[in-house]
Amino acid sequence: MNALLITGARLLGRDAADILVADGRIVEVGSLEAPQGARVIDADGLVALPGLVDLHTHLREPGREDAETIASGSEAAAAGGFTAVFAMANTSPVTDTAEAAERVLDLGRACGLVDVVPVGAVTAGLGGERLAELGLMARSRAGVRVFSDDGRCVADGRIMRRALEYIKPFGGVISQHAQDPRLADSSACCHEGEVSGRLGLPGWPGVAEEAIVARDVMLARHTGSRVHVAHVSTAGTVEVIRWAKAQGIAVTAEVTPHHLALTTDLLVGYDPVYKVNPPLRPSDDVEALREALVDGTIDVVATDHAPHARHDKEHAFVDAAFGMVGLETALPVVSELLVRSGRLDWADVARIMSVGPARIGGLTDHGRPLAVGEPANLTLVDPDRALTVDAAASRSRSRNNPWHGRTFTGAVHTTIHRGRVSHTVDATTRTAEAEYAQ
Ligand SMILES: NC(=O)N[C@@H](CC(=O)O)C(=O)O
Ligand SMILES: [Zn+2]
Ligand SMILES: [Zn+2]
Repeated sequence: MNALLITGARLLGRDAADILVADGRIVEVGSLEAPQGARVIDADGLVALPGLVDLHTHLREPGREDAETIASGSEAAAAGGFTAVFAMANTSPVTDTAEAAERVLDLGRACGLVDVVPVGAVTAGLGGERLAELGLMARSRAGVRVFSDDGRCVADGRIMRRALEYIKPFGGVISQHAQDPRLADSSACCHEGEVSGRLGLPGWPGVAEEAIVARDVMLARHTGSRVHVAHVSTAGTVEVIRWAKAQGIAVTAEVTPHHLALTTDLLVGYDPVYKVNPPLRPSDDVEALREALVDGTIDVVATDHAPHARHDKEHAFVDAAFGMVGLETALPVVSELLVRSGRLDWADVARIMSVGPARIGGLTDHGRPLAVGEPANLTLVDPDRALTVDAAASRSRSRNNPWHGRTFTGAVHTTIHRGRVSHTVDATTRTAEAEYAQ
């Protein structure tokens, strides 16, 4: 029997227990004996969470395999505790057809470390003018439910309205990169304020995000369809979302670990590792984002893992690519910033990093309780392990890591994807895993 026994894990809402996994499912939870031939993972002191789900990942394949591949990104995801990642559509070619979406799905399955769930583009070629094959992507084997032109904003209100109407019957959602291109064009790279003035960098005002979010929640109300706000970065956006939710509008939102932890002042050294879209904001915005995550106005944490090759990133600040990697550090940042400070507990982490993103993205095999009969997608977290980030040791192909050299307490110990160990820091388990895979 292909069995795996996890012993003594801390489960949410109950005492420590053993979890028996076989044939991809949880078959027993309680005080258990290891069946003959079963692999055993000692999870004493570890917290068992439902496998993490990332609603916002850039895997770069096809087209930019120098920065990341579905294989390298899957390894980084598994190391970060993820069992499913939504792969953004801004690849080359763009994921704007059923065939393109199925290809991403199949490449993910061939790696088999994490469910790679394709996001479909809203408009053909991310051009912003003509709707992509939304229905065909939804009805394809990939079963696309999340649509986004991420990297670009769906700026035309009429296109946004049509897209929302189109995806409503099959329960889709539009994830919006909220950036009014007239208020913040593609050169805008620093929060507009005192720092951008001092550094002489083109400003990206918060209102460029807030104005689009305000429009989109009204379009969601008008159409009765679902909008999701990608990488929320300002206090003003939080206010709009809070208001919209109070009206019963179907809006959800995500925040990235970097917008929860890093501020505009980091740009003073002009280090392009801190160049990201939307830009890092002042501490008042950062605190508003933390509060919004704690009170549920912001539903989930998503990484916006955005790998870039050195030849695109290591330039003068204004010329460098936007984006930073984040799959391997998301859980440690959340642990350090929000759990150790007492603002969230591990049940909240399950909600914001697994249950919430699975629900928003329409996944039924993830974000489930760790109970008998459920798919065995789970993450064992060591709440006391200190992790010092080394960009060079990343599984990602890219090195644009803003956390290099920082130490976080709380790290992923083992990731189990569909009943198999997709990552572990435990050397004995790792040997067993090699045999287990045979
Ligand atoms: N976040 C970024 O700075 N960059 C993303 C695009 C995006 O998420 O808007 C990328 O694709 O590199
Ligand atoms: Zn974006
Ligand atoms: Zn993105």
